[in-house]
Order: sequence, then structure tokens, then C-alpha cells
Amino acid sequence: MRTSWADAVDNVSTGSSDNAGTTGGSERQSAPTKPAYVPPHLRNRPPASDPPAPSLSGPPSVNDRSGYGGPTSGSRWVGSRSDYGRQGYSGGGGGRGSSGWGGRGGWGGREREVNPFGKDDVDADTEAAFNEQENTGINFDAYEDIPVDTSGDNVPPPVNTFAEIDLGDALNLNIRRCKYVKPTPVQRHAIPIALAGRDLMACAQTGSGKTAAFCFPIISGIMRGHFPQRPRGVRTVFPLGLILSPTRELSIQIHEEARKFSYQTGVRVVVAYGGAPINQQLRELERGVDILVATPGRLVDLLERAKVSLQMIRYLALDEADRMLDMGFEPQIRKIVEQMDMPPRGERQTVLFSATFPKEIQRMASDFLSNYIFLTVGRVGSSTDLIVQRVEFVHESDKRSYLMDLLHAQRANGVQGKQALTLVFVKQRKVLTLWNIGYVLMVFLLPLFMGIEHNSCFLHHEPLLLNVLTRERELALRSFKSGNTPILVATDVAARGLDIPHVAHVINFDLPNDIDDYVHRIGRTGRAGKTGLATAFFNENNMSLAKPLAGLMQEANQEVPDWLTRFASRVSYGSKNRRGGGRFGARDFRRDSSFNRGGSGNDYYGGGNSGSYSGYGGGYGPGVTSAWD
Ligand SMILES: Nc1ncnc2c1ncn2[C@@H]1O[C@H](COP(=O)(O)OP(=O)(O)OP(=O)(O)O)[C@@H](O)[C@H]1O
Repeated sequence: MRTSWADAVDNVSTGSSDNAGTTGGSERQSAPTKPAYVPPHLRNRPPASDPPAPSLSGPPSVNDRSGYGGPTSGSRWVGSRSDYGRQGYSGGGGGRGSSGWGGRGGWGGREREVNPFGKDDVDADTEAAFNEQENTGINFDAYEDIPVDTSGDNVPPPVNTFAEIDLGDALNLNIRRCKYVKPTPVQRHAIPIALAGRDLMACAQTGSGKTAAFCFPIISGIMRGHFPQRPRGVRTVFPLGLILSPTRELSIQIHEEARKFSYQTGVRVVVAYGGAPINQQLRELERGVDILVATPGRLVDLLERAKVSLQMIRYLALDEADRMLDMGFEPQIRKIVEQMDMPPRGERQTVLFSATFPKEIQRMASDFLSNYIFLTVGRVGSSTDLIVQRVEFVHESDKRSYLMDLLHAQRANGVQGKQALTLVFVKQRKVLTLWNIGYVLMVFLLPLFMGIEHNSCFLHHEPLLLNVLTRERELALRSFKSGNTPILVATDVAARGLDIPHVAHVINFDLPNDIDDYVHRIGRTGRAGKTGLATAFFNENNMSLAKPLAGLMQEANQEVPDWLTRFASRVSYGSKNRRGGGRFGARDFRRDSSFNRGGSGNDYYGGGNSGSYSGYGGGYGPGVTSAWD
């Protein structure tokens, strides 16, 4: 069983999930019953024992509703670990059953938590079976050679197994349900760091398990921490954890993953994203929230409407953090993190994750962090083994026919079976111009987009040409994942984070302008130890990418075409790739003296810097590793 965004979409669309209550699943959960009346003088009272022992089956208190807890202390979390070892609720309904201690939201007593594992779930009695089965997608043998680098004070040591980390029984059971037998390298290092309460900036390759690396410590911390009662009487919710991600699709995926990890822990995860009606999301929030997964725009909206307060945020995670701090999102992120009511750095714990971390973004991100640890973890196995990268010189006018040839050859060669999926990246501008539909992801459109007749050899269903709106993105991805439509044409909205199993081939029909975007795009294949192929169409419009692309391929032991090497040597370095310093930010910018001096930081692609990097192919200085090694 593999967890995936697309699975999540399946669940959403079939109503089998409670997915933040946007589906039939939540409708099934409850004919909402009125909470029992509790006299005001009793409302803030903790259950009989304070703090209560982990209640594995008892009915939750009425106070266990977000936003309706006790009076706010106006202060920060308490952070006690006195209930260390708390177990999750195993009764299948009320979560932790530890209601009242902190009144932090979470699962209300009358709501039934839908099993996010569906029919694949097992009960505790069959746990042992998991010992026999592992998530075979990960190439564990490659772990020993993973290059890792950390910097910062007193870095907690890594672990080798989940058993070494006491995450709590309920979370451990969910890890087994996910069939995660061993932590991935980024998990081995990042989880102990986060559990030690440290801030973290983590750079690890695509598909390496970063989602769990930031979710586990947050869930575990909320399971075990003691938090002040949350304010009552207002329709504002007070989450303890906040996970920000750049796209609706990624937020949905993180939410689905987090729901699996938090199943029966009592920790309730809710998602809020733009492009969907806010009312349903508000209803879900009002049912209680411990961890809010959100896109920045929708969160700002919720904050401005005073539907959400960040006053009690204890844990903040930014996924795709470099994207979140890029020009597009930075103002919103600053508003959320610095200008609303979130506790300041040092009082909250902040973790940032991405596969790429340009130095200028690192420097900006350091505003949000306190005495943080910088972690880079190389890829699982060698990149040559996992993603074969090819670059073809294709004139703009030849691209369509070239693509069709490629797809036909692929089919003729039998490379693309039902489960082998191909993701084609195009420029958003082109999509918008052609279809004027104001969204950035298409499916079913390939033949028309490419100027040919509908071709049933790879499109088996009626095209949804007139009906592909933002909300249909979920449908498109579901169809793609199922293999019914094994080719997905997408823009950069699909470049980051999406975990779609069986993507065997990524085609950059239009290359991005930024090498980091290329890294994220091709990272949709070759995930979790699987192999993949990435083909790029390069022409005179992509000259600014010649140097970084050649460098990246060389680093990854790929065959670099001579013509690309020639272009790379001609191009003025770093012209459009404005992100300075370091291969995908694989080096802590604090080590770079030019940054410490307040200098601009030389562009690594632009000829190297004063740090211990050398030029392309020159490798790193001693002790310095890359997330792309
Ligand atoms: N310990 C583990 N054992 C087995 N599989 C795992 C483990 N941790 C994560 N996975 C699986 O690996 C896949 C990739 O994980 P994830 O989506 O978190 O990667 P990522 O590092 O966030 O990638 P990206 O940089 O593209 O966002 C998922 O299918 C996930 O279920």
C-alpha cells in the first residue's frame, strides 16, 4: 500500500474520506448532534485526572472542541512532556479521548473518525504482518551511502529505526499501517532534530519522504504536549500546528498523509485552500482543528475574517519552503508569520523543507528561524540509477511532432504499460492562450493541444474540453493516477510535491526558466527509490538554462550532449537563474563568508564563489554534500 495524492483524490471523489469534511465521508460521520450542555463553571474543568491518563476508549469531553475550550491564557504553549508515552485512542471514534487537557480541538466525541486507510487497514492484531511487508518503493540498500551534512549547534544524532524514536504508540501503529519499515535518510536526521525542539531548515531530494519528516514530530508533539485551554465563545479556532504549502493540490496531499499519520491519535488535521468554497472549510474548522494545512492565500483570508487565530501555534512547517519565500508568496508568508498573532520565532518551533534551497532564500528564511540546524540529505541511491535525464534540441515549431513521435515510440516499445504514466510540462502562458480557461493544469487535452485528432491509443475517455475548470484538476489527476488517461499535460502547479505513483516519464515540452523548477519537475518521477526517465526539449529560448542544466546533469552522471556543453560554455553564467550560491542550496548559507559579510553571494552557476564549492563537475569541498548527489 502506498500513500499518494491521487489515492487521496480517489477518496475525496468517492466520498470515502472525511477529508476535512468536504466529502460524503463527513456527511456519513454524523448527523450532527448537539453537544451536551455543560454549565459554564464546569467547562474549563479538566477530566477527573489532570492531566488525564491516556484515555483509550472513554468518551471525550465536551470541551474537546476547537475554539470552545477554556479561557485563553494569552500565553504560549506549556510544552509539558509529563504525559510522555501517551497512547492514541484506539476505539475508532473519539481520537485521543484525552479531551479537556488543553481543550485543544481535535476530534469531538460525537464525530466518528473515518479510517483513512480504507480497506487496506489492519487492526492491532495483524500488526505483525507488517513486519513481513515493507513499502518496497524505497531502496533501503542505498541508504548507507547517502551523503548527509548538518550545521548548527548541538545537532541531535540521527536514528536508524523508527523504534529508536518514541513517537507514541498510536503514531507508531500508523507508521506500520503505511508500511514504512525504516525511516528514509531525511527522516532519520530530521525527526530527532525536530523532536528535540530545534528549528530546522532541511534540504532533501524529491520523493525522499519529507512529508512524514515534518508531520511526525508535529503530531507526536501535539499528542504529548500540554497546551493552554483555547478560548471559548468565539467562532475562531486556535490550531497548534500550521503546515503551509504553495498549492491546493499539495495541501490536499499533505492533509491526506497527515490524516493517515494522525489516525486515532486524537490529533485532528484540517485543510484549507483557495479555489474551493470557504464555507465547507469553515464548518470543518469549527469542528475542531489541531493541525491546519493551508495555502497562504486562503489562510490570510481566514485570518482576516478572524476565523482562525495563530495565537497558539506551537509548530510551524513550510513545505516547498523556497517556493513559499519566493517572490510570489513572500508577502503573504511574512504577513502570516510576522504580522498576525503567531508567537515569535523561538517561542514556536519552525521547520522548513524543500528539495532546493537557494542561498538568497535561505537568508530570507532565517528571519523565521531561531538557532536552527541546516540539514542536507543526498538522494536515495545515485541519481543515475533513479532518473535518467535526456535533453533533445528541438525547435519550437517541431515540438509537437517530436512529442507525438516520442509518445508513439514509447507505446510501440511497450515502455508505457497501463501503470506507466507520462507527465508533460508546458508553459502556463501557452495553456492560457490556447484555452483561455484560467487554470494551470490540463488532462485529456493533449491531442488537441498538440494539434492532432483525438487518439484513443492514449486517451480512453471523452475529453472534458469544455469542462476543465479549477475544480476539475482533482478529476484530472485522479484519471491520470488510475492510468485511464496515462498522459497528463500540466504547468508548474504540478511541479512541486505531488506524489503520484507510477510516473515513469516526465517530459519538459517547455523547459522552465529556473533550474530549481526543473529539479522539482523531474522529481515527479524516480520517487522513493523507483527509477524514472526525464526528457527535455531544449532550444534557443532556453539558453539561460544551458549552464545549470549541463551542470546538474554532469553532477548526476548523466550523459550531457556536446551541443549543450557548448551552449553552456558560451552563455553568460547565471543570467536568468537568479538564485545564487550553491547547488540547489545544498550548503548552509551561514557558512558562506560572503553572505556573512552581507555581500550578494556569488552565483554558483555563475562561476563559483568563495566557499568550498568548486565549479561544475568539481564536486564539493570536504564535508559538503548535495541534495542532488
Ligand atoms: N519511511 C518510508 N518508507 C517507505 N516509504 C516512504 C517512507 N517515507 C515516505 N515514503 C513514501 O515515499 C513517497 C515520497 O514521499 P514524499 O511525498 O513525502 O516525498 P517528498 O520528499 O516530500 O517529495 P517532494 O520533494 O517531491 O515534495 C511517498 O509515497 C511516501 O509514502
